[in-house]
Amino acid sequence: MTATAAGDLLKAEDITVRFGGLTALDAVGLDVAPRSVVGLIGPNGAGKTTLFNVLSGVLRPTEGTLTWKGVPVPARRAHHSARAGISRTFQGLNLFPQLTVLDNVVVGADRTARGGAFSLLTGLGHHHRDERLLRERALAALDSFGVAEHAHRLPSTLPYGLQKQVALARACVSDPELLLLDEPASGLSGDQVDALAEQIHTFSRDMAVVLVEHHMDLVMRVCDHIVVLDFGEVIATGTPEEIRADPAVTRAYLGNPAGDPSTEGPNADPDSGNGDTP
Ligand SMILES: Nc1ncnc2c1ncn2[C@@H]1O[C@H](COP(=O)(O)OP(=O)(O)OP(=O)(O)O)[C@@H](O)[C@H]1O
Repeated sequence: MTATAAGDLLKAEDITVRFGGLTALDAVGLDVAPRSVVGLIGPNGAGKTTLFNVLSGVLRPTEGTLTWKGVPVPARRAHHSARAGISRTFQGLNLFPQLTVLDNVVVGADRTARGGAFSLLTGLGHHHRDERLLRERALAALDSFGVAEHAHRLPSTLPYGLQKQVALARACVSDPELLLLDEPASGLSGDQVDALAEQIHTFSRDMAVVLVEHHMDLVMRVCDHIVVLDFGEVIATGTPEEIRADPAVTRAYLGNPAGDPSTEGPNADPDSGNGDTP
């Protein structure tokens, strides 16, 4: 099942992923329109992370095609997604612990640099002008996420909420057209989730956003469109209102009531892992 829209930025068609005998995704489709916010939800083991990894180019599907702005992405080149305008965050943040906050963001900015972050960080390059621009750009990104004052600290010295802002700055510094957010609300307090909702609204003025998220309140607040997976298949697509009212979705979450999308309450207890366990 796919939700079609004219002029999609990213289109995934008939994506099947098999891990040995296990079919993690079975002919899944997903369309992302420019400047839309698409939520990917489903019970544990539904295939969300697998689809996210296919969309971000780190996992090659067994079958199916990805199309970026109408052009099929060759499977072997999917990992060049950042250069194609796709950026992502990670569930575990994946900040480099030995690099300063600024250098972490410089790494994300390398899409726009001729010399690249590698040459900057290793000193092996000689594009001094690029290096300066890269650092200015990274600093501006940190500033827009409210963490510029921490530019020269190591990420581990910052509270978790600020580390998340650094990770967002790194993902956004390359001005992506599509931002993939992997459980951005996990570990955040209620106030921080409210701020994140505002940020996602702001992102969607300039870029499309796909988020995998167990925090139903956030999903329902920020998404234009939601895709629900269960056992590797798309069981529902629609607006938040449609998804809330869909009996197939409620059935999929039965036995998993804390993650039921028909409930309004936030669902992001950082101590309960991904937050949707009963
Ligand atoms: N590398 C792998 N090798 C084998 N099986 C895998 C692998 N990755 C995922 N799976 C299986 O594929 C299915 C889908 O997993 P996936 O992690 O995509 O689900 P999910 O919806 O993200 O779950 P969760 O909400 O718990 O993170 C599960 O049955 C999982 O055990």
